[in-house]
Amino acid sequence: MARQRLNSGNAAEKELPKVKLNRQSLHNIGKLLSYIKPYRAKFIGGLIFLVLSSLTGLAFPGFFGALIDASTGKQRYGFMPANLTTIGEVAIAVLFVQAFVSYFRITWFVQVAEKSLADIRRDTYFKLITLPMNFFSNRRVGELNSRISADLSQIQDTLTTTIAEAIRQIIILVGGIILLMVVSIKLTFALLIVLPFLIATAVFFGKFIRKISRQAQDKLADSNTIVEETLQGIANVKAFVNEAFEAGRYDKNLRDVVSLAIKGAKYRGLFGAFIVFCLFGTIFGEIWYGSYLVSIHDNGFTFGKLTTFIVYAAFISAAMGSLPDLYANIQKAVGSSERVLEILAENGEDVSINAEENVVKQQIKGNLSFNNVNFSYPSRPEITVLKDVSFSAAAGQKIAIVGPSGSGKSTMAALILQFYYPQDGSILFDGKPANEFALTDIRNQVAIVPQDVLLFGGSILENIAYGKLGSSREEVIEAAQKANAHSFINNFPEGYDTLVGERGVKLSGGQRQRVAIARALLRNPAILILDEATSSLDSESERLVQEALEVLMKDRTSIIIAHRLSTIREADKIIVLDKGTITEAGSHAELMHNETGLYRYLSQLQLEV
Ligand SMILES: Nc1ncnc2c1ncn2[C@@H]1O[C@H](COP(=O)(O)OP(=O)(O)OP(=O)(O)O)[C@@H](O)[C@H]1O
Repeated sequence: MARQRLNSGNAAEKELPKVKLNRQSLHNIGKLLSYIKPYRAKFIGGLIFLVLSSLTGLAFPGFFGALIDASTGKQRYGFMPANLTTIGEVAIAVLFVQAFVSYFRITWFVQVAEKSLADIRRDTYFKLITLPMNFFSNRRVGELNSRISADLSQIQDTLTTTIAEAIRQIIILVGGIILLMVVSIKLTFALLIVLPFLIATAVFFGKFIRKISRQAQDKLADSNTIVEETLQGIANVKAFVNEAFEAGRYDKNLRDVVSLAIKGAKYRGLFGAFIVFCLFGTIFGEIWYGSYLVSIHDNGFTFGKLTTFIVYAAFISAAMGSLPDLYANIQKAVGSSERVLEILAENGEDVSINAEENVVKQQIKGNLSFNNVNFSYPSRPEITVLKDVSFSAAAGQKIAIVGPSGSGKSTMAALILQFYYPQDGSILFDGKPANEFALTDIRNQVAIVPQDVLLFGGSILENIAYGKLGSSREEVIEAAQKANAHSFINNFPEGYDTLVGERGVKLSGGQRQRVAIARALLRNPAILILDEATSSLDSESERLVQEALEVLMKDRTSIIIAHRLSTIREADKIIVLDKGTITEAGSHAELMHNETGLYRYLSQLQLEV
């Protein structure tokens, strides 16, 4: 069911788009329904119970009529004596059966929906994290995340309630109309001519009102964004003395919210008046005409019959009224299924969901070479980011890559990690093309210490152990000692169990880097990529980080993306990248000899700072 929260100010609760139901979309939803297969026995049981509970529900208006007629000594149905006790007993027995089947239908449907949804969520999540990087660079991750969770919730709602509700209402509608005809054909026709028209108007009106309240909600969300933005950037607001401007912006937005809400209220009032006059008027008209029929004694239309008729009429109106909403929900679920299926159909990377299958099968010693690599990001094929890049690093060498911002240094790291593949040329590990290795073999033996180290919400211990899952506490501590991180970690009251991230301590840039170095040490990679932090650390932190890096780089091939040239003087080779082309390569001394070279120019610039 659509859960509308009025004026919650939450823009994320946007309505999901609806999709036309056609053969293709039903075929798609069929594919997703295959997730129900393992639980089909319960699903079918639930469906049978659903039909049973709907049919037993239809018996009650009949009981009401029979009871009322029995109270005046008339027998309503041939098979049921005009005896209040007997009718009461039968009704209670039916009620018991209905309660029993309702319990099982609800619990079984929820069980099937929850279990199959968990399977869909699991598959979608796994597919998502194994999708190639290109998928993510084309999409905003936050948007993707909220979209998928909204889509999955919609499918869940549909599986748990909408389908069952739609089936129930259809049974009530069809069964109710048949039973109404049995009671009085005349009254039924009168009702069926007026009711659909009234309900269609009510549904249309309701939709229109919802649209207005959604607009008001969006506007309110906009004003919340203003508050959020200004509070986050409060220093800017104050520094530019823009308080009055922001207050004006907020005030204008609020006024829009109020005028939209008032517009909505007017239509809601009209809607209420319409319901009171037309819908209740129709019901009253039916009762009026029915009472007239009862008053003519010789036509057999009893007071009991009239009661039965009224309750069936109420059932039918409720069923008719709920069907458009249910249909819209199913349309939304079909749209959601299509989007989820789209993700499930994407080609993931060759990584297994079983950790055991991802163990290293082929060792890499650490020789790395780029042969005439040309590369453009798939999302921007018109721009060649790397042009004819060739270099080689023997196992254990330190290679530094320097160059202006945007020259393609991080792109080279991404290519080594096989996040993307060159369009031309090749990348070789130990002389063999990358595609001769399993993807996981390469990533397992290449580690990266990035510029911005991302720590997860867990403990420091867990964060370091992320480098090699399953490592012992001793191994983690040993790695932290080598990474110059042990003493600062021990200074926290909870030591290695200190939580980092939102609810724990915030680590400084230098501390985070050392945690990342410990993580990389634990991994013990053959090839190491260091993306040097651009933000300068204070000299003590820098010394600690630098020392830790020296330990980490020992005896392995290291590719250092350098921003501060002072740290890479000792590198075996320095590659200078400019606009995606290697313009110079050599040792520090060799490059400094090239008086017109970019390296010498950049070094001198940094010395002057
Ligand atoms: N995911 C991406 N999709 C499309 N283009 C990208 C992507 N990532 C980077 N680029 C582009 O590729 C070029 C090289 O970027 P890269 O990040 O490799 O440069 P860099 O030398 O590492 O820069 P910096 O020193 O600022 O980190 C830039 O023009 C950048 O805009």
